[in-house]
Amino acid sequence: VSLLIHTGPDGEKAWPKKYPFCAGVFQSPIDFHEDILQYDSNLLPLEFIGYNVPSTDQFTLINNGHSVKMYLSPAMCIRNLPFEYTASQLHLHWGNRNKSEGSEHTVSGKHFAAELHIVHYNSEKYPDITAAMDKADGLAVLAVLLEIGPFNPSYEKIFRHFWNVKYKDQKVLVPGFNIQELLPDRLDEYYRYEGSLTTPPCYPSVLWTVFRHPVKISQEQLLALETAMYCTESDDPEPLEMVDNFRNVQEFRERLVFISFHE
Ligand SMILES: NS(=O)(=O)c1c(F)c(F)c(S(=O)(=O)CCO)c(N[C@H]2CCc3ccccc32)c1F
Ligand SMILES: [Zn+2]
Repeated sequence: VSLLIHTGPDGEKAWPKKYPFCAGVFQSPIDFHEDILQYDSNLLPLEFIGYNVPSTDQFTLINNGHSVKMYLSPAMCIRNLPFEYTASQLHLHWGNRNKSEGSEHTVSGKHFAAELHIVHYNSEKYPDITAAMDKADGLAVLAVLLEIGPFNPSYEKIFRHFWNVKYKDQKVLVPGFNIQELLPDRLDEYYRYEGSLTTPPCYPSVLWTVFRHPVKISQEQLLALETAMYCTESDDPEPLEMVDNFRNVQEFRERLVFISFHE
C-alpha cells in the first residue's frame, strides 16, 4: 500500500476506494485564508514536557516507503491541550528538486517548501496510538512550515542521517536532542482546527496545531530532503524517488480555523 499512497496527485484520488474515511468529513490538510480564521483568546501557548531528550538516548529514524519518520520518546508529551498527549513519531512532507513547494497546509493559497509533523496520541484516554488513531479525540499533530533560509543545525541532527535510510525499511539510530529546537520561537502563535490524518486511513481524529511562523532550513538541506530517499527497497530494479509526498488541500466548508494571534 505504501507504494500506491503518493504516486503523483492521482494517487490520492484512488485512496477512498480502499480507505473510505479519505472521502469523509474533517479532512486535512487545508488552506488557511482570511475568511475562515477566527481569533480565540483561550488558545494558550503549548507546554512541552520531556522534549529535551539526552544524547545518551536514541531515536529510530526509518524510511517507511512514503515518508521518513522518527520514533520519539514516550517521556515526551504536551500539556495545555484538552487532554495530555504523548509523542509517538515525527515525519516530513516535501516536494521535489524542481518544485520546492511540498508543504501540506497552505497560507492564502501559498505552499511552503516542506512541513514537519510531530504526531502525539491522547495518553489520558487511550493506552497507545493504535487505540487512539481512529478516535475523534485520539491524536494531536504539531505542524511546522519549512522555508529556505540559513543552514539549520537542529534540523541537521536528523537530516545528516538521510543517507543511511535511502531505501524502504532501512533504519538508523539518531542521538537524542531537544526536539523543541525544531519548532519556531513563537509557540504562542498558531492555527488550530479539527482535521484528519493526511495519509490513509485518513481518520478524522487529529487536533491540528500549525505554528504561524515558518522555520528556515538551507537550500542544500532542502535538496537533501528532496533527493536522498526512495520509496522502493534497495534491491528494487525500478527505484522510485520519494518526492511530492504531500496531500492536496481539502474542501473546508462551514468550519472555522481558530488562531491564537491577532492578524
Ligand atoms: N500527516 S499525518 O500526521 O497525518 C501522518 C502521515 F502523513 C504519515 F505518513 C504517517 S506514517 O506513520 O508514516 C504512515 C501512516 O501510518 C502518520 N502516522 C500516524 C497515522 C497512523 C499511525 C499509527 C501509528 C503511529 C503513527 C501513526 C501520520 F500521522
Ligand atoms: Zn504528516
